[in-house]
Amino acid sequence: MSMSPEDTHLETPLLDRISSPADLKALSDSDLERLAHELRADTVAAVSKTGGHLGAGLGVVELTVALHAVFDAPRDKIIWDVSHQCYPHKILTGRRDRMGTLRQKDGLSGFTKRSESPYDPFGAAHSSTSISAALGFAVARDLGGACDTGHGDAIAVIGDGSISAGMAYEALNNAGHLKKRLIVILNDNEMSIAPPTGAMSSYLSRLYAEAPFQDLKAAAKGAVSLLPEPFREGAKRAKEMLKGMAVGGTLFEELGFSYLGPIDGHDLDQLLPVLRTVKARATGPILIHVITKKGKGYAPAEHSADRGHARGKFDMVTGEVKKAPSNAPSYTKVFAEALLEEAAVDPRVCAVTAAMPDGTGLDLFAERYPSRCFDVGIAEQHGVTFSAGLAAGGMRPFCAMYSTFLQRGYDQVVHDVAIQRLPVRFAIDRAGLVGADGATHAGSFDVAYLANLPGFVVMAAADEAELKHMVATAAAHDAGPIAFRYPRGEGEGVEMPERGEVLEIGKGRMIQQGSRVAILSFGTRLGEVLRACEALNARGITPTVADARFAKPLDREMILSLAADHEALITIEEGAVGGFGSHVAQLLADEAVFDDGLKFRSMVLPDVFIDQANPRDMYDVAAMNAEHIEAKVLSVLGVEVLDKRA
Ligand SMILES: Cc1ncc(C[n+]2csc(CCOP(=O)(O)OP(=O)(O)O)c2C)c(N)n1
Ligand SMILES: CC(=O)[C@@H](O)[C@H](O)COP(=O)(O)O
Ligand SMILES: [Mg+2]
Repeated sequence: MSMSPEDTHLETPLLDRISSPADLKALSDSDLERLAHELRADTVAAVSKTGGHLGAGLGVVELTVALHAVFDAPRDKIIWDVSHQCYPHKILTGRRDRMGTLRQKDGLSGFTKRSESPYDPFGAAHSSTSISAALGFAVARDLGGACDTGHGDAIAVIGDGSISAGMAYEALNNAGHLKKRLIVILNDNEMSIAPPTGAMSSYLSRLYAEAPFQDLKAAAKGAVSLLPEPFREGAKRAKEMLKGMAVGGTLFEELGFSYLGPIDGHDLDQLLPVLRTVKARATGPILIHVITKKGKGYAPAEHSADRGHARGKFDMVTGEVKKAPSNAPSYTKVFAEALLEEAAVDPRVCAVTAAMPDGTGLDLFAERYPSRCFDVGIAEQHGVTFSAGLAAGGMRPFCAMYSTFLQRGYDQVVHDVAIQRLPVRFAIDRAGLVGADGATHAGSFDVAYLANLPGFVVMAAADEAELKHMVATAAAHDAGPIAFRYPRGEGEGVEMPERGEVLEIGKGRMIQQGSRVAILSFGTRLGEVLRACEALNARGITPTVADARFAKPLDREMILSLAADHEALITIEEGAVGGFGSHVAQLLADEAVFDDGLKFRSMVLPDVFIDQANPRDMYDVAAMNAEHIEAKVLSVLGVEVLDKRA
């Protein structure tokens, strides 16, 4: 199906009757097929208005219908891996009327979220957690654990990209051993965000490559008719047929799972009987291998290189994204281009991404220097240690990851990189609050979790020119690990230097000289600080402003002189407590500066997970915009307080 202009005004008579999955039980199989058609159109319509993850949801429309028709959520726990594909599920589980609020302030989350609905038994947004969580539910069920929604089946739906992560194998390994009744659905669309890389992806393809799809479909249909008694004689044959014929024992079977498939995940004639049979007969762990197409049924998504992974608001008929014009390059692009410049003059510069080539800008690097660019798949832990190995082997690796995903590789950062003082360059994108993806994707913790590691250098760019300097600084730094962070979105529009300059390690820069109060900024809050200063100027207050550049090592000299020359010092950073401000406080305490009465304040993200909104609104919640900085200055100086939150 492609979306035609008529489809954009699609009537949804069946979907209009669905207020919960229980309503699906009354529908015939052919009605379910029509429902899937309506659900697909409804999903496209919803995302066109809000923006969000499109392609993955479109690929699981039939699977979502089939799961809710056959199983009994919320008693049965359907756990969507990553959960970027959960929009059709949200529509069928009583949230259709709120789809217009998706990913917005006070609206529906773009992911599954336990606090949002009893039909979301487990929250996700980082990948590869579903099998572990489902196994936990299965074991809790068998041990008699109490659960508000009762205990039924535990079903993990995991994509071929997400099953490339080590954690998924840890879970399969454990599940195969425990032998609990557990259902894993492998949604194989031969896509991650980019085309998948890696031997596992090739292996999955081989599971069905030998059987031409038409034959396979026919065979599966024939086999399904035999399925009512699958674990007796005749049904054993059906299972064999469903196994992809000539392939033989699969990896999953070796791990203790029964393997069913591959089946066509867009064909309800295959999905429904297979799921019904599994529900009726399964005893131990079962993996159902489902083949789908990312972006299915919506031509602009199906035909795009990322199969419509995520989109801003778009025109439903053309698929054209409505984009506001911008005056500055994105930080990601500045990083990517600066890295190309370093790679052009140094063949040791190489780059590592964990399944985010476009998101990190490394797609440019892969194009220009394919032999020096590595997409390791969703495998942050491996990506970090692989980078450590590259560094140990004499290369200059840039390990480019989003702050939130680097969390997954933390032990590797400590054990493989920091302890061995290996010069891995960490390019940390999406630092700070990111907006519509919400708390799961916020880059809140990296400064805290890196700056406490001996020998690490930790930088934050205040603007895009600074980012360029930091790329050059990182490239030149062979003494140990070094990280630089920068946010999602566009830069400040500052003038760009011709070449990145190598910064002196541990030296900040003065921005403006003032009196009474000094504001020491780390990262891109600097723009807000300067806006606050304009408002303060009107009140006759001129703060001193400095850009720290480094959270580690600190510019001790600059900080101690700011402390000595002002009655108050305020730090600000786009990170949680325990980061830059905490290190400054530690220095001031150690140097007995507080003994002399310095007033010190540290502006950090509050001790809560901030829900999705646009970044500005999120920083309002965090009380870290210009007006909050202004209020903080006034309060520390004992002038009238404008905002209670300061
Ligand atoms: C740990 C982690 N790393 C990276 C990502 C970014 N990410 C989100 S979806 C996705 C691709 C997932 O591919 P797959 O599981 O095959 O799902 P599909 O989109 O193909 O349905 C990636 C890399 C993530 N969410 N979590
Ligand atoms: C689901 C997921 O983890 C990614 O798709 C993420 O939403 C991408 O975010 P960016 O738009 O910041 O690349
Ligand atoms: Mg996939």
